[in-house]
Amino acid sequence: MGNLKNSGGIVVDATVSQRGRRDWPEKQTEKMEPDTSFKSVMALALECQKNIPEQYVLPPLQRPNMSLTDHIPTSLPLIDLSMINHPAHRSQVIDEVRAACKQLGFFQVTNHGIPTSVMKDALDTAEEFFNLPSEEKMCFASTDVHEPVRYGTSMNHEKDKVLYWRDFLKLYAYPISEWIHLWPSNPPSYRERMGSYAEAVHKLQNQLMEVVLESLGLNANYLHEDIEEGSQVLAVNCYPSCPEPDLALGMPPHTDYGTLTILNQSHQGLEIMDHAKKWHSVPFIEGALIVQLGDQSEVMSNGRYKGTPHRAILNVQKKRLSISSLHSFAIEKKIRPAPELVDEQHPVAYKEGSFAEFLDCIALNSVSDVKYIDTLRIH
Ligand SMILES: O=C(O)CCC(=O)C(=O)O
Ligand SMILES: [Fe+2]
Repeated sequence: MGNLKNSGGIVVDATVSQRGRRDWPEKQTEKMEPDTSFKSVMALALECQKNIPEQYVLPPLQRPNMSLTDHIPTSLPLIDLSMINHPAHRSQVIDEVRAACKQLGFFQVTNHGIPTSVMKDALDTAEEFFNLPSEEKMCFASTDVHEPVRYGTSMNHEKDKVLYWRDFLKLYAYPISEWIHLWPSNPPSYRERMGSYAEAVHKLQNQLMEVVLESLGLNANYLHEDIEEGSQVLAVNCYPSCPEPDLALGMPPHTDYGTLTILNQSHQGLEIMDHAKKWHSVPFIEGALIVQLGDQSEVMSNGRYKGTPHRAILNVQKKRLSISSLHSFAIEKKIRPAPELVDEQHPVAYKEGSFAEFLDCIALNSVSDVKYIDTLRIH
């Protein structure tokens, strides 16, 4: 995955954790001045009816239609979780999860216990927030990845050669009682709707992690407390319709840094990359949620599973909303391969390291395009 381009923002964005904040490196960026570099993509989309600004145009080889994409929909794993707690059928769910994790590190789930209405309400309230006038959203604007509530867009930093067609709101979400009062209070239903979704998805991640662990042959309670008390960050993404979707991306290829990500989307637009570096469009399935493994699962499994590379493509007609619930270990927790998964045939493939150490390292060396997983992999 070393060749995947990863914008500076993305590496750090996907990784913000509420735990151990005081240990974080010095702030590198200050609160954004509303009238300088910031322009939301929502505002831009209204102005640009035919063409996108130059800065959003990707070099030819990085454009979505130029890279090897499977335009014929492939059947991607869809797992029915209704039997997850059924003693006689749980092992079948575990087998399906194991197969999906080995193949792509990706699957969709149905009968996951989160009502479709809760999923939809969260997407609707997310959309209402992005539809607010600029001034309302700007109160949350910041380029500081330490902010527990942060509104942003692809920033016009000098180092960022290409910008991405996305506005976002990052929300620290666990434990919810600590953070929810900082979330937007407009639209008035925001906290209640997004909060219900966040809590439901947190429960689901606990259940899914147990299945993932069992699928690796580990005890379902392996690192139980660290997993339950880890971090949850919601990345609420808004991709306005784009007049030239073949030239730009909503989000560049990346892997999420945590253990797993659960994604709720309003329309199709996510693509995942397989081991042969071929892109697959993920179909939209009403009521289903998308599950993707992150870098920390790769390390914990000693490379048996890999973080899923993914990107977000754009649509000429439709605006797309997505909510990624990014789950990870606490920032200061040192991650290492499970000892049970290390033997002569499988020597330790990753160094021990916490995400806090990684952040310190990139701050110290002023680099932003290094990936967490690449700093841990033993080649
Ligand atoms: O919107 C999507 O489908 C992808 C979002 C994503 O990758 C992220 O928030 O990390
Ligand atoms: Fe992601």
